[in-house]
Amino acid sequence: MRTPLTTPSAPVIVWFRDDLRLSDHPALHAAVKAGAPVVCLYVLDEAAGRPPGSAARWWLAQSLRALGAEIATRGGSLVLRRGPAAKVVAELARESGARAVHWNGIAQAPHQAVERQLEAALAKLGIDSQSFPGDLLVQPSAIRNKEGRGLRVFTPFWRRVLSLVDPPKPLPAPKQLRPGPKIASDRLESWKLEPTRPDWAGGLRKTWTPGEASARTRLRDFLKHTARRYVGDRDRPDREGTSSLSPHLRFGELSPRQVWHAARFAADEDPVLGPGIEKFLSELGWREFCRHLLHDHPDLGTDNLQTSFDGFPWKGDKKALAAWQRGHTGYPIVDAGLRELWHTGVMHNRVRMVVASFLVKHLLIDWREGEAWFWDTLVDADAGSNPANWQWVAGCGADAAPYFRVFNPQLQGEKFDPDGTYVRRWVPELKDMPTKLIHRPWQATPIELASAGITLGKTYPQPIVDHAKGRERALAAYAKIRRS
Ligand SMILES: Cc1cc2nc3c(=O)[nH]c(=O)nc-3n(C[C@H](O)[C@H](O)[C@H](O)COP(=O)(O)OP(=O)(O)OC[C@H]3O[C@@H](n4cnc5c(N)ncnc54)[C@H](O)[C@@H]3O)c2cc1C
Repeated sequence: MRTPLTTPSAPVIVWFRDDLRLSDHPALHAAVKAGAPVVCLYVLDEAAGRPPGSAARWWLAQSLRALGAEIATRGGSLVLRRGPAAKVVAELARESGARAVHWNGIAQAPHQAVERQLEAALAKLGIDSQSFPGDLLVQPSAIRNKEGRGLRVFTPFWRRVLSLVDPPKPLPAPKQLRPGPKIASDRLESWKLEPTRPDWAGGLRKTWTPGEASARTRLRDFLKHTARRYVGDRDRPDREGTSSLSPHLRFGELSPRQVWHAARFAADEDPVLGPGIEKFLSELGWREFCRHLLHDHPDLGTDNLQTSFDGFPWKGDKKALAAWQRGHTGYPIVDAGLRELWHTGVMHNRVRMVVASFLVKHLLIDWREGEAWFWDTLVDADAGSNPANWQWVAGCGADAAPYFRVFNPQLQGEKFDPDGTYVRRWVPELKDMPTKLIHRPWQATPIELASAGITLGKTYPQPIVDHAKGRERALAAYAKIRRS
């Protein structure tokens, strides 16, 4: 056992995780308040929790760069290390003679296991450890039913969140960081988070600027310009009707309580924003709901929440899966969504629901296949929201859409992309199609197709499954598990 160092020069290590920001960072705030030199540390630990997919790795690299630059402007530096986090953090604490290690908790079983290991390792070294709440509006322990379990229906869940007091006010970013001892850091490039050969990240670079500063700008712009139209536009993939904050929230470049307070403040200042803000906050509530579900069901990404689905007769159709992944299904709204995803690392929420429904219902492909594809290609891929939403669409999740509700992709397109603007943007081979046919090119006459420059089956695919037949097949499969 080592005697703890309590000299004024003994630093506090702030272990950054899914909270790549300086403002409203309780662990950092407390370290700075203690007047200690601060060592800012990020550990790439791919064994703790689900390893990020390719698009999220790209985001992580940009976000760490942005964080490092913000820390540097305040006189500090960001130390990068790789390996099992509990071991790496404890070793660094010993090496640097740290008096304490601070972090913001992540309410997910594998991360909590690492936190417990670290606490034990630090205790052995006589080094203090402090965990702060950070990634949720309300801790899961605060929302339990009579049996002590989490809620599985969104509306009562959200009512309970709203009935609790407002989350604490966000904390300011430190103006200055007292630098800690000089500590060797990995080079970010050595982690190979970004693609090189081939470099497929051009579309991501064009679409996004990761980092806290950009997250704050997006939030401000959303509240100023978009929130007033949110109720009417949020389901329209052809419009910029939502906040695009999801990857920033995923990496903690903004905390949910910063979003909460900024949104509430905006609505107080301008009551016209009220309905839009309430709806927007309830979407933030879905993020919270999904994370609480993951807390209570660590196997959310692999196991059906409703076990009646365990015997579901999924089809392992590799060819159909590949057509779906590449956006070659012959259904324009589905193809547009999957191509938007490939190019930008996100997909509009309405279209996520349509493509997910198409995969699990029309193609009878296991939701886990779609979830895995999203996990690899989404910059906002989230261990709670992704599987929870897939299970919701498939009908096997919490508060799930009933399995018998099968989206008709043509009607969804006509309703939510009425002029075909979204489809024309992402499926350029259909750009000259008349609007009335853009969501159903298979019904166009040979003359209409020829004048739009389309040869079905060559320049654009025929539908890989007929909607009515696909629907019937899905309902028959559903009937099987209901019978059993
Ligand atoms: C099959 C499927 C998979 C999904 N996977 C993810 C995922 O991996 N990560 C992710 O963040 N979202 C996921 N979503 C939810 C949703 O599509 C995105 O959060 C939303 O499109 C992000 O856009 P936005 O930031 O403009 O949202 P806004 O409409 O501006 O909403 C504000 C915030 O609320 C949260 N939010 C909104 N809708 C949902 C929702 N249904 N579930 C959970 N949180 C929500 C997000 O954090 C979002 O940034 C998924 C939805 C579906 C149907």
